This record gives sequence, structure tokens and C-alpha cells, in this order.
Amino acid sequence: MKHSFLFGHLLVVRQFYKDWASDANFIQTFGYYISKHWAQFFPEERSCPPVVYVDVWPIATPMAFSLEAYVSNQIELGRSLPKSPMQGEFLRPISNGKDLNCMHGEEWRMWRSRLNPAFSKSNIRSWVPCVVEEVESFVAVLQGLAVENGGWGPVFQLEKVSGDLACDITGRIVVNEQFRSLSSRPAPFARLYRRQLEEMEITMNIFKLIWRATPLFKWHVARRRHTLFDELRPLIFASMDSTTEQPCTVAQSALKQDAVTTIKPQLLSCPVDADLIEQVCCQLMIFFFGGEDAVSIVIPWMVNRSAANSECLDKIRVEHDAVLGPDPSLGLDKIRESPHLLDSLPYSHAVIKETLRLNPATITIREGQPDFTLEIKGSDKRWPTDGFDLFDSSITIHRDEKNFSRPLEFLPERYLVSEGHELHPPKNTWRGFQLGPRQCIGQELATVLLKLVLISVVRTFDAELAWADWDTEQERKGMKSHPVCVDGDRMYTTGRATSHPKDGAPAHVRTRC
Ligand code: HEM
Repeated sequence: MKHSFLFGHLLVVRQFYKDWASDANFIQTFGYYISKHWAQFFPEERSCPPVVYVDVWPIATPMAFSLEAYVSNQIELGRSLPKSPMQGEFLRPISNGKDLNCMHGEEWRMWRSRLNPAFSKSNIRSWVPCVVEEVESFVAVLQGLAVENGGWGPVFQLEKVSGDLACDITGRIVVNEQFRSLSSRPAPFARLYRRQLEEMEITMNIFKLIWRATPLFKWHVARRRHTLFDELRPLIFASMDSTTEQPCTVAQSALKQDAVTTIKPQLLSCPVDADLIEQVCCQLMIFFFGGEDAVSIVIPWMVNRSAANSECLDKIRVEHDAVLGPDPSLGLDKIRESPHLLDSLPYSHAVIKETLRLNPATITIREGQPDFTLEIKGSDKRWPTDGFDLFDSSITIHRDEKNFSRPLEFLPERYLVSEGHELHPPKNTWRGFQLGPRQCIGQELATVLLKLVLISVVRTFDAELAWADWDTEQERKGMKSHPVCVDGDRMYTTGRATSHPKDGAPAHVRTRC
């Protein structure tokens, strides 16, 4: 790839923004962009290189994008590489970079084994009635947005409503508290948390980089983080006071091994305990972030993909009628009474997996090491990683014909056919929740949540993204809309670090007759 002595690969980065979209999410989509245009950037090659090295110094650490499953598997399934320091820096406003997602080595292992029980299938199952309660608030919001006469209701940003749902569900599991983000009076924690999210970005803007390096910025961010922890602390104590054995909150799981299940606020005059609670606060914050960050884009993609595929919607409805009975208004009640019915929805599960295949919500980043090199097919030399942040371009792997036949088609059936069928994906290629020891700890919760969304929405409402309504609304507010399409779709991934749907995924809903 053409390298400039002065600018490194920054000119290629500029080209990406020009060709894709000026507000496209670079780290999430650059690998896929290269895989589509490799012949232009690597004219001397006969196929797309499995790893693309990008020199973006001094804006960021040089990057290496893995575009092949067998390379990514060396990064995730082999040796446990540390997370990139960039992630710790990014998460500083909420967790000071001291959370499960940023840790590695022994420290990570210790916290992961403490926290795993709270996210186990059996524990998440026992939370289902509470999760259903939060999903009912989500349905109430949609009902308020669907007009009486059967027409489409007003346009709203689906990302925001989905993120609020994720935050409220996380609040239940983490400290058993109702945050009411979906109501007009959210709890103070929910409001503060949302404000703090605004401080988080990975930027290539030089002025912002300088401002973010100043002690004043760091002080401001730390002060707000402490305010957030001040809200969280009493909730942790209240959750510890709870006498019931099940379900177990994440806070209880985090503190159990320290035998401080009876910890009381007055004990906090002891600095060791205060330090421990501070560590737990940092850990709990990553669950609010991890859940909301992914769910707020996965729900819009799920709506976008299924709305474009009426056959898929019909199949979901048939499955829900068969398992939950013909009356859609009783679907959530059925699950509340019998959570195990969630295991009897294979097609709905496949829809979730297929959504995450075509549109993975997050990207894996690891720090390259001097003694960690990559084995590349057809090359007698191992490829270096030292000095690079390693990116697993899951979207490229998921859309590669070698791994998934008819890769650009939305085909949930591929997860339902048996091995040997043309559509059956090979082992270790689907990485919607990532593979290996660092795979998503919240995947059981996420799957329950997404199934409940399908149960409560698909038979009750029509839902779709509403770009024409959005443009009209913007014009009414005096703002000119500049429609941009990526791959022929107005919906694409933006965001200054993590993935966000374009314009917050404007959508509308109507009640089904
Ligand atoms: C559809 C929803 C979700 C998707 C697609 C998703 C995806 C992922 C992926 C791909 C990773 C691996 C990241 C890496 O390799 O660096 C991950 C890690 C993680 N996720 Fe999720 N996630 C989802 C929901 C959740 C939820 C609901 C929670 C918690 C409430 C959560 C908490 C975490 C945490 C803490 C990690 C880091 C785990 C570790 O490093 O040990 N996620 N997630």
C-alpha cells in the first residue's frame, strides 16, 4: 500500500473517508473497505493480503487489520495478548481503564472468574422476569410512538431507545436497581452516565488530542467519574444487603470471594474496603458500557435486516405462534412464567446470529508483541505484530465467501442446517461475540434480551428505518439533510470510536392489525 515519507498512510485513511462516508467509523470498517478495494491499494498482489498494516503515526499507534479467520484465530484463540492501551484510555471516563475489558494476565483471570457466575446461563435465567419487566417499558414506548389509526407513527431514534433498554436491564442484573431510562424521570445514575459517555471518543483530531492530554481535561473527567461512583456505591451496598440467594447480582458476584457479603457502609472508613469498592465500581461500569454500546446498534440492525426480508418476519411469527401461543399480547407473560421457552426459538436465535454476522457490533483490538508473530499461508516468513495494534476485522471475515456462502444474503437458515450443507458455516468463523477466552461475558444476557425484543415487537408492530421521515423532520428544524449511502444503504456504522448507527437509526413503528 502506497506509503508517504511524510504522511505514512494518512492519505489512504483520507481516501477511505472520501469513498465510504465522511462520518464512517474508521476502526470498525476500514478492514472491510480494503478487502473490497484491495486491487487498487495492492496492485502488485494477486489476492487481498490477509493482514493490512496501516501507518497512522503520530495520530495513533500503527494498526494491523486481520482480514482472514485463520489469522484472527491466532490472535484470539492462541496466546492471550494484552488489550490495546488505547482501550484503557478510551474507557477512562467511566472506569479509569481498570475494568475487565481492559485488564489482562492474572488480574483479568481473577476478575473474570469472579464475575462469570453472575453471567452464567442459570443465573441469567433467574433474572428473566425482571428483564421482561424492562422490555415491557420498551414496548410501552413503542406503543406511544405508534399512532391510533394504523398509520406509521412519528420518526424517533431507535438507537437511543435501545440503549436505554440495555442500560435499564444492566441496572437490574448489576445492582438490582430500576434506572427508568425509558421513562421521563430517569434515575440520577442513568442521567450522569449518559453525560459521561459524551466525554468518550477515539479521535484523530490533533487539537482534541492535545486538549485531552491536558491535566485540566483529566481532572474534569475524573471528577465526573467520582460523582458517578458516588451514585453507584449505595446501590452496591443495598444489593449486598439483599437476603435472597438467587438471582445473584454482578455486584454480589464481584464481592463474594472477599467474604464481605455483609459489608456495610460504615466499614468503609477502612481504606482497604474503600479501595475494593472502588475496584468493583470500575468493574460494574464496563457492564453498563458493554451492554448499551452493542445492544443500541444491534437492535437497529436487526430491525433493518428483518424489515427488508418479509419471509424472515413470517418465519419468526410462525415460530412465536407455535411456541408462545397465538395471542402476541401474552408472549412476554409466557416467558415470565416459563423462561426455558427461550430455548425453543431456534429461528429467532438464528436471526440474531445472522444480524451479528452481517453487522458485528464491536471490534477486537489487541496489542502486538515483540515475540508474537503471525503465520501466513504461502509465506515462509512470519509477519510481525510488535508496535502495532491488532484489529480483527470480523465484518470482513463474516462477509467472505470462503467462510459463509452467499455472504451478502441475510440467511438465518445457515445456522439451522446440518454440517455438510452448503450453507453450514465452518468452525471458528462466526465471531459475533468473539471466540476464545476473551469472548463476550454478557452473551447469554444479550441473547435473552434480543429474543425478548423479537417476541415483543415482531407480532405486535411493523417497524422499519424511516429515512424519508427523518429528512423531512430535519428540514422542518431548518437543517439540511445530506443523504449518504454506503453499500446502497442509508444505514451504516458511524461513531468516533465504538459503533453507532447513522443518525441514531431513525425509525417509525405502527401497530399490526
Ligand atoms: C448483542 C450484544 C453484544 C455483543 C454483540 C457483544 C460483543 C462482544 C464482543 C465481540 C466482545 C469481545 C471484545 C474483544 O475481543 O475485545 C465482548 C466483550 C465483552 N462484553 Fe459484550 N457484547 C454484547 C453484549 C454485552 C452485554 C449485555 C454485556 C454486559 C452486560 C457485555 C459485556 C462485555 C464485557 C465486559 C466484555 C469484555 C470481556 C473480557 O474481556 O473478559 N456485552 N462483547
